[in-house]
Amino acid sequence: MLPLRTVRGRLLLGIACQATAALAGVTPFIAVAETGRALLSGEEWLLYVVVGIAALPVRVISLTAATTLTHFADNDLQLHLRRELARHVSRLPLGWLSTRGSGAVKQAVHDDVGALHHLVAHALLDLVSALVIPIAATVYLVTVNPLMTVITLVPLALGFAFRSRAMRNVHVRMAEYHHATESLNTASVEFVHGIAVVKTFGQTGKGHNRFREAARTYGKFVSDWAEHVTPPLIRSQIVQAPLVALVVVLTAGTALSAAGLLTPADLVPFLVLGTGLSGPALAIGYSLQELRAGRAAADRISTVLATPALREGTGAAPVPISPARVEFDSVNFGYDAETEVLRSIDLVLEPGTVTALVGPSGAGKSTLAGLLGRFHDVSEGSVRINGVDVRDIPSAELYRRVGFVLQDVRLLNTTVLDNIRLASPEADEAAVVLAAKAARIHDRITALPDGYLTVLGDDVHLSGGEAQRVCIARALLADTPVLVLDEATSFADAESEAEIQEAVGELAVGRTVLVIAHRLTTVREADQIVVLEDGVIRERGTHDDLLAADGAYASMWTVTR
Ligand SMILES: Nc1ncnc2c1ncn2[C@@H]1O[C@H](COP(=O)(O)OP(=O)(O)OP(=O)(O)O)[C@@H](O)[C@H]1O
Repeated sequence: MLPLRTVRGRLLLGIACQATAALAGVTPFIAVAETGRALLSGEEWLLYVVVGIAALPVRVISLTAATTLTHFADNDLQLHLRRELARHVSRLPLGWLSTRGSGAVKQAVHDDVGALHHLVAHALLDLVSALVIPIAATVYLVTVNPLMTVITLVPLALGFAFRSRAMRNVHVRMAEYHHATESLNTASVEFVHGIAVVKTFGQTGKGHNRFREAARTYGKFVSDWAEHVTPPLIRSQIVQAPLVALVVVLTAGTALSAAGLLTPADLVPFLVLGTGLSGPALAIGYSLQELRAGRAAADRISTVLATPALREGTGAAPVPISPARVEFDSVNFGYDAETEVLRSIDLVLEPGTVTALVGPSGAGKSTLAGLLGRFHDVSEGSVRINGVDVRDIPSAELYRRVGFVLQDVRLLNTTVLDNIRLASPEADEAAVVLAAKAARIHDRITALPDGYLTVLGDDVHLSGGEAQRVCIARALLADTPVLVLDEATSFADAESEAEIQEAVGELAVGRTVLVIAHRLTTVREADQIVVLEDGVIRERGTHDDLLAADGAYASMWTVTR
């Protein structure tokens, strides 16, 4: 387990202390048993009492040391992992983050690192105790009387046999359980989301059916499993009960004594220790379960840490900021080795021009535009700004040159002011207001309860179109010479659409713009239109050129009109 390596030394020391504590925990019981044997055989017993009492502080000290060591190790591990994950995730391609979503990052950085706490600080130590205590007790009992030890262990062995029968095919069952739970979750969410629609159309019965079916499947699975698991588990609990152990020890002990195979004095250790073996032995199962959960969390963290990071540009070749000329040179790209999403893309965006990318859904428009901001790196070829490969430009420098206004608008849970100056935190309020005015959002902001200082997200929500204009204001303020614009596919209303178009017009002035156009009506004025189909450029030219060519663009245009 990769993440545990950093604290291995302290963990091993903690395990050694816990083993000492476990031995010191068994010692008083052995001392009591030995005192009993000595008293019955008329031998010296004081030493056993002294050893039994001396074991107590040893146990307290080593237990404290073990817990302290593992908690310190856990603390350092969590800090180390969280720093490492934060550092690594910040170097991962933006595309990885948007595909995996913040959920996966939160799972690794928060939940999985938290789950390791249990593994590092507790589960390992619990397992050590669960193993050392019964082993030490058994070794001692063997020295007293091997035959009687075997008989004492019979109920324990039977219990494990029943338990392993109950757990047979547990992996298959767990997979079925997850499947049934997932279906139930999905059906519940659909059911709740669909209530309004279902009711509107008077189809209440139908809407319930899927949910009812999922609940029935889940219920049947749980009762089948319980039916299969419960009898062997109950049998195992019965045979491992301390009372059963006591009966076995007394009966076997009496029989062996009568047969001359066990002295009455030697029965004492079995009465003291033999009846308490099942508790710690049962804990082994629980500890192993905890270890498995911790291991799964560690594996997920390792997977995130093993995701290849983007190579950070060295900045060896300085890139003049403006004007910016962008070149896609023989670019090939695939999200995986099997499928190529973009092939042989050669494209130049001249400074101060607008290039519109059009094409059917899935043609690769967003992928191509994303390469400019290193959402992913090209598989072959290069993307250059003013002659310098984007992979050689340090990311902070790159994002001073390339700005994005994407469809998937993300506003932070902070003030409107800070949202607008996200990319340029040093900007003063006057500059922010200027950008907001140009983005046609100033009036809406001043109408908010605290104007520019209104915190977005809790009680105040902007409409999709308004949020988009806040992003345009942000891009205006960032003032990057290159801009990637993912045109919104849907607008709340015609007024909002007109305002967004005006704001975009302001934004495009003097910049090198690449616009992912979803509606042809908005690309007419573009300096260059690029038709992408199936990852290759089919046509390019101005609106008039392409209409005259009477190809794919011309037929798309005819369909739209
Ligand atoms: N993160 C990803 N991982 C794997 N495949 C992806 C990923 N993103 C997109 N694809 C695939 O790459 C191809 C191009 O997708 P892309 O989103 O670039 O097309 P698009 O032209 O922008 O489509 P749309 O107009 O619907 O947004 C599609 O086949 C898509 O399924």
